[in-house]
Amino acid sequence: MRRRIFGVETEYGITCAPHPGATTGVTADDAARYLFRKVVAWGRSSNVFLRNGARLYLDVGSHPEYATAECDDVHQLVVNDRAGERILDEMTEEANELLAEEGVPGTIHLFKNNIDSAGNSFGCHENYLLRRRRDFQSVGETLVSFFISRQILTGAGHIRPRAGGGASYAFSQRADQMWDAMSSATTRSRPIINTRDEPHGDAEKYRRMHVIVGDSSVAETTTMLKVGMTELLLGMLEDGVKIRDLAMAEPMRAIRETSRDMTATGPVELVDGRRMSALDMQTEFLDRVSTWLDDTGRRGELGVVQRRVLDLWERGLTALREQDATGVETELDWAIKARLVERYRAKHTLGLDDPRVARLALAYHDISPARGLASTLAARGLMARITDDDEITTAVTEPPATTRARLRGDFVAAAHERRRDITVDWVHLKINDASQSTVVLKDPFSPVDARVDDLLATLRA
Ligand SMILES: Nc1ncnc2c1ncn2[C@@H]1O[C@H](COP(=O)(O)OP(=O)(O)OP(=O)(O)O)[C@@H](O)[C@H]1O
Ligand SMILES: [Mg+2]
Repeated sequence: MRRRIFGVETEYGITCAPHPGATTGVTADDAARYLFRKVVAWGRSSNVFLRNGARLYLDVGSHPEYATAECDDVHQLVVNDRAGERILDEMTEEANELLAEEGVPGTIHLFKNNIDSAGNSFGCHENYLLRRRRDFQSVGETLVSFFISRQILTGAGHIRPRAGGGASYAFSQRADQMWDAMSSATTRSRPIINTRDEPHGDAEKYRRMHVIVGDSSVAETTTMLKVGMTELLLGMLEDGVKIRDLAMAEPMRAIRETSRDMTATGPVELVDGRRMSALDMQTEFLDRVSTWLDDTGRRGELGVVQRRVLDLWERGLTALREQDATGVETELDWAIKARLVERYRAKHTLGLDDPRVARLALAYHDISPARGLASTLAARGLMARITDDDEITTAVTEPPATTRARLRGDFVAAAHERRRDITVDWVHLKINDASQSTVVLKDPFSPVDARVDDLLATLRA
């Protein structure tokens, strides 16, 4: 398979919970400022690039955001995404120490989810490098159908309040928050695919597809599947396989109905007048990818993780078809969380809309190994992992070695060591001195560049 560049941006939810019997008066905005105090001290900004090549910043609306460096391998991406959690968790611990020092009776929590208690939504965006072509619009319709139906596998699970009281379990936190299929605006219309043309690379050759629709994933295997199945589909489409018959007639209606239908078998109307369920649609996508892999002899080229992606894709669909999640209950977020919630409810005889159940579901997304549930679930064998802690520790300070991130990471590290003032973004590396030396990195695939060697020599001189 051709190499592809991808990266994931995660916006985190933040709150400062008062200690029992206390009130803190620490708003989410204040909490975010505590969180970023150290970053601002060394980076002189709340928008920085790190020595592992990632971007860490505080956007408007006080949602800390971490954008992984460019990866070219799904396993590497999962490791880098987890490294982001680790970095933010360490920042949270430091911020909580600050609160304690200042006598503020509260604890800051960071959540890897997509909706807060006030109903505000925040995102987890996927970025995929595409080779530029004229007919993106026609591929776009197919991709929209893929992303809408994908939630039955990669949704984070959502306890959805019902209008007249009570609650029901849905696949996705994000589905109700999307307003458009494809558009160039992110916040105003919140499209599934953002078409703003910002390739972060050679614009003649590349396009960056910015996918807004996914839920944030807690389980590593869910992140793996989400990005891995998309990588395989894009590989097939770029190889020239055409899919014209799966375009949805009303994507925005379909995304909501699909999220709420845990049987995954409800009919979705297609442009050509047929009706098809999300389950059948995903089965169709998987079949076509499998056929393409066999017809082109590419199956033999797949790595271990890509094979695991295909296997989990298949098992996820089987679980839905048989309405028995046992086969994926440690791998797919919606199933892991449903099991957790159901056991708790049975033990304490609680309704799905009980606030204690809501707290438990929220703790699933708390990134703290101490306060969140993910690390406990993993330790008990209730949540699968594909990385080990040492890999994550390395990725906290080391950039991916196979992409442009390597150049950026080395540059940032050298500048920190020498306390030099620099300006960095995805494509630019600049030294802020009389020389104003700047290098433009238009090739996201390349981890080597003689011009950057010169910049590093200048920094270290
Ligand atoms: N050429 C590329 N192709 C695909 N992904 C890329 C490319 N260059 C960078 N990326 C990835 O795209 C993401 C960009 O994150 P960033 O938050 O800066 O996104 P943005 O959408 O441009 O900005 P904003 O969030 O401010 O709207 C990162 O995860 C990065 O690894
Ligand atoms: Mg971003």
